[in-house]
Amino acid sequence: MNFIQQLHAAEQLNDSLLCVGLDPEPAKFPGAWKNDAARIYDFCAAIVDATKDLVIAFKPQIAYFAAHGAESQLERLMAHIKRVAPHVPVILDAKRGDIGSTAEQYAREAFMRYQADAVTLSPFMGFDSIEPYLRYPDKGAILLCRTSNPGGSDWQNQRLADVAGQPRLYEHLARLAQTDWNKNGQLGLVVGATFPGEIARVRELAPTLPLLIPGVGAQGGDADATVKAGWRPGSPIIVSSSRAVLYASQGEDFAAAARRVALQTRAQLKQAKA
Ligand SMILES: O=C(O)c1cc(=O)[nH]c(=O)n1[C@@H]1O[C@H](COP(=O)(O)O)[C@@H](O)[C@H]1O
Repeated sequence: MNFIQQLHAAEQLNDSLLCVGLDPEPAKFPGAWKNDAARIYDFCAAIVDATKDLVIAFKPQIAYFAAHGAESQLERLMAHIKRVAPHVPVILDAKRGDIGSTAEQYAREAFMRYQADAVTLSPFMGFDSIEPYLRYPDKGAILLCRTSNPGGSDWQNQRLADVAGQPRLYEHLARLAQTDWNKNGQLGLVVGATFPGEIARVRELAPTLPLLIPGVGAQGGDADATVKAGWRPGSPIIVSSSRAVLYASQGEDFAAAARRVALQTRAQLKQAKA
């Protein structure tokens, strides 16, 4: 199964559009685990075990592991997810972007070392910085398009005077990702839940691509507006929430609390489809 097929299967099986983002911060761990970076794997594995029947995907953010020298814990976590939730695709959030020869190494890191099913990429350096990832035919490459942060507007909203119709940069990218760049049907786009108007615009320009939509929960994005703007039957959205799920409780009941928030968010997203 390729990444797109995995997404469709997980959406059906778990009846979910929710992705749980795995952004482990030892300072927020419960009880005796607090400030103990050696517990990153244990913390994330507990969250995975508590939510694996509720999600369309998991999304570990590599910086939260690398910052603590915990890459081997990320490797173990990826293997754990494959073991306990083989039906759930894993998106490695790495936001890589570099020239082709270096991109080859990043692609190897994401897909061979970590066994990710998809990776997030910055498209700033153009198509030749994306192409090495597309040589792995079953893997997905999800390009930053209209990001959730306020500063995303600095670049992504600029108009391109030399392209017909003067689209904004993110609109131009959405069109390229749906057409010329999508050689083997592997591309997706990141669009922030904090900008539902832009989600709708991206969906118009990229009607079939999977959209990874972070920004619900801690960043205040509106789950209902997100689904209405981006979800269409057969065109998946992956609505990602990290802190609101991971740190729903900082007590010993953290995994149960994470499950409760995941259940609520999944239900909210499901209701918005109707
Ligand atoms: O690519 C991403 O996942 C991403 C893109 C974006 O536009 N905004 C964004 O917040 N993210 C990531 O999504 C997660 C958001 O976390 P919460 O705000 O805690 O749900 C972080 O890991 C961010 O790095």
